[in-house]
Amino acid sequence: MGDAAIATSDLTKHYGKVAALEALDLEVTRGEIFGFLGPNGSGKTTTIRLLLGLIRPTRGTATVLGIPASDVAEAHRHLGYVPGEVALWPQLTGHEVLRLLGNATGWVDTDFRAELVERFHFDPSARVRSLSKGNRQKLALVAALMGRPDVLLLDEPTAGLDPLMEEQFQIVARDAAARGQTIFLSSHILDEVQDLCDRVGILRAGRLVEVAALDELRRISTTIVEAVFDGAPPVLDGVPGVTAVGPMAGVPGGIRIILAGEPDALVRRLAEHHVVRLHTVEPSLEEIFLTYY
Ligand SMILES: Nc1ncnc2c1ncn2[C@@H]1O[C@H](COP(=O)(O)OP(=O)(O)OP(=O)(O)O)[C@@H](O)[C@H]1O
Repeated sequence: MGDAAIATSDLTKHYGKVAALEALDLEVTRGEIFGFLGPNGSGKTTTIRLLLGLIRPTRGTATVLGIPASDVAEAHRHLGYVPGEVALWPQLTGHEVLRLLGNATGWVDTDFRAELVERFHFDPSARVRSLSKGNRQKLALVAALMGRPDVLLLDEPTAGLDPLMEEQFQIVARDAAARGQTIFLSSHILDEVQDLCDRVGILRAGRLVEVAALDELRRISTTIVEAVFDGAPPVLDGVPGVTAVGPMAGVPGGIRIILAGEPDALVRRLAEHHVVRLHTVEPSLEEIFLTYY
């Protein structure tokens, strides 16, 4: 059955004339945190729903731990899921929802469930209908995580969470991956993916345009280096990797350098002068992402 936690081959979903997903070939390794990035309408939710067996593909196949996604009863024994739109029984309390979903999936680590409720500052006594979007999201996260499933399919899981809760999510996600659980995380919040994922796939209009390790993405992209000198800045003509140099507005002796690839040659050159301040700005995934569009 191989090492793949998730594997798709030619996975395609058409809605009439709309190609929501076109010929997706993807493999996600066990224990990996995989970021699935794309703008609205690019096919992220469609992919997750195909993996869950909630919809049938027009063509192609999807497996979870080697189990066909269409074998829902078997595949879901290994799956946890946070939908993009959390819809739960409005009249039940958080407690009741967790108990119900726990019974449905079988095994629940109750200590871990309590820990999650605590971590996310979730009040399980409130009724679902009274919960804010963020609190419904927390409930869905606790429900998905509490059984420690082998594979977690999370559709924009931190939408509606404040930054502190997002941080808690990152801690929990890293823990899960360290235990060997696999996380498939769709997002258009690029920063979240940047901190968390090993690899990312970039989806555009239903097609996967790139799969890359984050390191790799950074390597092919540019870095901005700002340096301030005691005296006149050096001339950087011909330094390998330097693609542009300009003054830093309002900072005497300051220059802004656009660097592609390794900084080694530039650093050596700068070190021949008296550097009083040095600042590098890594491109955000958003900037990298935009270069694909
Ligand atoms: N049930 C459906 N019937 C018709 N078209 C659909 C259906 N579900 C999705 N689509 C279309 O398929 C495309 C992909 O939608 P999908 O929801 O997968 O995108 P997404 O990347 O998850 O977007 P978002 O970030 O907005 O959730 C869109 O053009 C959407 O309008």
